[in-house]
Amino acid sequence: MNPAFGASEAKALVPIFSAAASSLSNKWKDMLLVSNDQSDVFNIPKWTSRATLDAIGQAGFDYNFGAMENQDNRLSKAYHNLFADVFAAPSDRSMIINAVASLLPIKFMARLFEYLSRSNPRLARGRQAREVAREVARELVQEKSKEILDREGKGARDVMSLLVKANMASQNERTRMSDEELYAQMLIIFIAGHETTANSISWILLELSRHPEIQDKLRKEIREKESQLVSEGRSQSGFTADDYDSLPYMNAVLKEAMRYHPAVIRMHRMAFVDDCLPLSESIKTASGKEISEIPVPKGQKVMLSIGGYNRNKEVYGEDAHVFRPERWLENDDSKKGGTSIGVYANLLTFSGGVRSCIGWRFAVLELQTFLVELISNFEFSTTPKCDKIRRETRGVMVPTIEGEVEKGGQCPLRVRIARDTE
Ligand code: HEM
Repeated sequence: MNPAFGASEAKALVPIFSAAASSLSNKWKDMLLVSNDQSDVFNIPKWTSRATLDAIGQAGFDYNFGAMENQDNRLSKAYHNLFADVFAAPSDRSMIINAVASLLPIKFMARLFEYLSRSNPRLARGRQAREVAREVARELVQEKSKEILDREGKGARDVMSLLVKANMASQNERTRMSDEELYAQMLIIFIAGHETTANSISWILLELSRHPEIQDKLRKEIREKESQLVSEGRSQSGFTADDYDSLPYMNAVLKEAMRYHPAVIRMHRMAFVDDCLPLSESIKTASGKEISEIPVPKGQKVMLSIGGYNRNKEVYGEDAHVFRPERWLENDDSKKGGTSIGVYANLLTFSGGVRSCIGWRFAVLELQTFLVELISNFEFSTTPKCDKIRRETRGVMVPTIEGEVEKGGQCPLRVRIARDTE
C-alpha cells in the first residue's frame, strides 16, 4: 500500500482535510450564531467522528459519506460509534470465549465468531458493519477500475485510486492483490483511519479546554500566521502543509497530545521463533539472578504498552504525567524522547519499524488542519462533567464519562465563537 501513503500524496490531500474541517466549523457556527451568548455545549466525539468519516471518505476513496450533512448514509450509519459499541468493556463470558478462541487455528476462530455473531449483539453489530463496508468497497473498486481505464489514471489522488492503479499496473501475478484483498485493505483503512483521528481531536480539545493559557497561546500563533498569509496576498484560511509545519507551538501541542493520549494504546505481537528482548538496564529475577535480556520462546504473545512508553519518566522526565507542550520546544533532548523509537516525534504513538502506522503522515496533516481550523474559529472550555472523563480502550482510546460508559464516547465541552473574530 506504500505508493498511496508517501509525503507528497499526503500533502496533496490538505484541501480535502480543510473542506472536512470547515464543514464542521460551519455547522457549529450556524448553531452558535443563533444562541444567546454564541456558545453551547457539544459532545465533541460525536462531531469529530462525522467530520473525520467525511475526510477519510474523500481522501481515502473519493467517496462522499455525507456524514456532516446527512446521517442517513448506509456506511456512515454502520460505522457510527462502532468501536464504542463493539469493543465496550467485555463481559466475563466474552473474555473466556476470546481466550479460548485465541488458542484455535484462525479458520476455526473465524467460524466460531461467525456462529456467535448470530446471537451476540456486539458481534452482530461488527458483522453488519463489515458487510455494509464490504459492499461499498466492492462498488468502489469496480468504479475506480473503470475510471482509471477511462481516464488512464489521470487526476485520481485518493488512496484507493492510487492502490487500484498500482495494482492494475503490477505485472507480477504473485504480488498483485485479488479483488477480495483490495476490499480487505479498504476495510482496514476505514477502520484504522477514522476513529483514531476523531478521538485524537477530542483529546486535544479536552486538554486545550483544561489549559486555557495553552489554548490562547496557540490561537495567537495561528492569528499571526493568518495575518502573514493575508500580507502575502493569500487567503486567511488557505494554509498549506508547509504553513502547518511552520507553526512551532501548534506542532508542540500536537506532539504533546499524541504523547499524552495515544489513540492506539497498545500493540500485540507473537514470537515466530525463539527470541530474546534486550533490556536497557539489567534486572534481578525472583531467584536473584541478574539478567540483561528476557527470553521470548516461539509462540509467546507479547503486549506492548504505547501509553506506558509515552509517559515513561526516564524518557520524558519527572513531569511525564503533565500535559506540557513546551517540553517539545526546549533544548533538553533527554526529556523529549531522546531515543528515536517511532515514526513521528520519537513517540510510540504510530509505532515504529516495518509494521508502523502506514497512515501517520495522513493523520498528522489531518490533525494539523482540524486543530488550526477549530482553534482559529472557536474557544473551548470544560463543563462540570469533564472532571468525570476517563479513558476507555475500545479498539481506540475513547473519552467516556464515569458511570455512563455504556453511552459510548463523551467529551462535553463548551464551544464559543472565538471572541477576537466577532
Ligand atoms: C491519530 C491517528 C492514528 C494513530 C495514533 C495510529 C496508530 C497506529 C498504530 C500504533 C499502528 C500499529 C498497530 C499494530 O502494529 O498493532 C497502526 C497501524 C495502521 N494504521 Fe494507523 N494510526 C492513526 C491513523 C491512521 C490513518 C489516518 C490511517 C489511514 C489513512 C491509518 C492506517 C493504518 C494501517 C493501514 C495500519 C496497519 C499497518 C500494518 O499492519 O502494516 N492509521 N496505526
